[in-house]
Amino acid sequence: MLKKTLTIAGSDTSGGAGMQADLKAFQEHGTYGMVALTVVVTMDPKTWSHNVTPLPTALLQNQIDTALSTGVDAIKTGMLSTEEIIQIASKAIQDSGTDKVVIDPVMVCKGDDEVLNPGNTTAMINYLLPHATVVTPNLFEAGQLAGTGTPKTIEDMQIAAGKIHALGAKNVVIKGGKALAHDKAVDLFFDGTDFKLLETEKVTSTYNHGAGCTFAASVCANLANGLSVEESVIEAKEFVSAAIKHGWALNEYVGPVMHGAKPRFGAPQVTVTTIPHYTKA
Ligand SMILES: Nc1ncnc2c1ncn2[C@@H]1O[C@H](COP(=O)(O)OP(=O)(O)O)[C@@H](O)[C@H]1O
Ligand SMILES: Cc1ncc(COP(=O)(O)O)c(C=O)c1O
Ligand SMILES: [Mg+2]
Repeated sequence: MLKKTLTIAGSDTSGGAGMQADLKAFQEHGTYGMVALTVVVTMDPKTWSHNVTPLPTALLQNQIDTALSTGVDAIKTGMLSTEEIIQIASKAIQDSGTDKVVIDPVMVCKGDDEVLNPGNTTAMINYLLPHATVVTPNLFEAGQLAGTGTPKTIEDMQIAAGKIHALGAKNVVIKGGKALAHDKAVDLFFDGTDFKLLETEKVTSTYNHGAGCTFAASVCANLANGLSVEESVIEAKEFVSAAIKHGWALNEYVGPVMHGAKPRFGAPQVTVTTIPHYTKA
């Protein structure tokens, strides 16, 4: 039987990120995807500035009730725009009974510096991190959750990962991605014991819209399919690297990743290296 994956996330009407990316990644990984929609993001056709409209929370709850009644194998969260929505997502995770939970703590959209709602960081820490099998912040989000400010080096990432793990997330992946000043695209994986660097070639393309969602949804689908956490994260890194490599211009404003690139064109090699614990006094 197909494994059932649920994303509690926003709609990116332009199709690259949000629940659209999640469903595409779920499908490519052979899972049966379901959605509980939190917000709808639309873009001004003339400027592409984003507008985020939350759905009524009663409607979100109805969607969650519908999906959970089918018995979901794994859950991912994406854009959750208010504290109330974060609390609803937290309860959904607990009600689901699954221990395969990927929290993508979306705070910003690429190219848009606006933090969705700064008060949400505290709510994510209190209500989501304790239930996370894996949490997948980008550099900015990791700095916000850890309270360290945005990491600039791998050592900074280790410190932030340690703090986020201490907040209750069982596994932490901090995505260095394009933002980290490094010649490779480096992510740091921390399972509470070992720090591992996951590296791929860095793609120079700017067509990376939806990379984070695609990565987290792939981890979720892999967990649902029975892979270990580490296997899930490594495959997701392969999957998203291929998707970025084949990113393309949707219009003059946005370049989404090609979600299904890996099965069609193959994926860049991921190198995994265990690194020593950081021992700054
Ligand atoms: N230019 C790039 N080349 C290769 N991999 C990248 C590049 N940019 C991001 N990635 C990878 O894509 C994934 C998503 O990271 P990132 O784009 O930082 O997340 P977000 O979309 O949440 O900001 C990570 O595995 C990251 O390392
Ligand atoms: C609904 C929604 N979720 C999540 C994101 C974050 O996308 P990314 O995968 O690029 O981090 C966006 C960005 O536009 C979005 O619109
Ligand atoms: Mg993201």
